[in-house]
Amino acid sequence: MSGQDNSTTPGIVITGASGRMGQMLIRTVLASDRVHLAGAVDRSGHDWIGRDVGEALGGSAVGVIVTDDALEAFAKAQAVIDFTAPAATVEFAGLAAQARAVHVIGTTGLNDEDIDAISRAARHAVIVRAGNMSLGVNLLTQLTKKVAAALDADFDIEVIEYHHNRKVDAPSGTALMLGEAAAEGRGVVLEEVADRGRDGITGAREAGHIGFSAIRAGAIIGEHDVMFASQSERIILRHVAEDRSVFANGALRAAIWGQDKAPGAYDMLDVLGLND
Ligand SMILES: NC(=O)C1=CN([C@@H]2O[C@H](COP(=O)(O)OP(=O)(O)OC[C@H]3O[C@@H](n4cnc5c(N)ncnc54)[C@H](OP(=O)(O)O)[C@@H]3O)[C@@H](O)[C@H]2O)C=CC1
Ligand SMILES: O=C(O)C1=N[C@H](C(=O)O)C[C@H](O)C1
Repeated sequence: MSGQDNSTTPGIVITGASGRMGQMLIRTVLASDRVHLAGAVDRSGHDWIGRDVGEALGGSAVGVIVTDDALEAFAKAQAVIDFTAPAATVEFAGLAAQARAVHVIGTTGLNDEDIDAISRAARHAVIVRAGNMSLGVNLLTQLTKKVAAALDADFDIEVIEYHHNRKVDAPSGTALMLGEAAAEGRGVVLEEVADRGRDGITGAREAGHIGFSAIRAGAIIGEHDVMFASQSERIILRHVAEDRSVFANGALRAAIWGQDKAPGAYDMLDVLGLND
């Protein structure tokens, strides 16, 4: 058993328990004395369903059985931390709102329709969503906005992201956050200036556009460069995630932060007190 304090600390449910982030999140929650693990959810049919999550992770039992009944798990918890896939996250947003649990969303690759559905759920519960939960990347968005505001369109802006070969979406959620920050700094709308993938005879680069490139290779956890390049100089802002714990720690911080907040949609800048 985990020995966590189930009576006074917020209970956290982890969805996608067997995933790369799911496993990191369970370990992070179990190691914390500020929260306790209240549930672990995986997809119906997954071979972890019905097993103690501590044992499924290769350790000793912690008294939490992996379930595919998300609503039942959410109803017993104060927060849900969700790093899964867009369709699952949209469904979980509705269920977490029904349970009035704080929903921390790390899932990327969400489309406009998904985001609208999540915003509707946020009328009833606290939702904190960010394409990157690390302190470093959230600081980098602010630096990017400042640098973009200080430079004119003589400087081409390119966002280059590097991830492991299992990642399914591009550009990464982080790259889009950084692109949004650059566009905001420049006073333009990202969708109108984004170059999201070049191939063939593309013609010369258009001034004022913001380009995205995605590398997928090996086990890279997550690296992002924002390049500002003129004819005579180049500035590169860079973030490297050395370990998935930076994302898990940020998500846990968001789950605790959300406990006394009014229903609504928030991001990590709100959690970190960095919103201007
Ligand atoms: N915001 C941030 O800071 C970060 C965000 N991410 C994002 O988090 C997401 C997950 O990444 P990662 O952990 O690497 O991916 P994985 O594929 O390793 O994990 C996703 C997990 O979610 C499960 N899942 C999918 N659909 C459902 C469902 N309907 N019900 C229950 N479980 C479900 C998957 O199960 P199955 O394998 O059976 O499909 C899998 O176990 C991605 O969108 C990624 O970009 C990642 C790191 C940091
Ligand atoms: O899929 C990942 O691994 C990651 N996804 C997030 C993203 O899309 O930016 C965050 C991090 O870079 C890792």
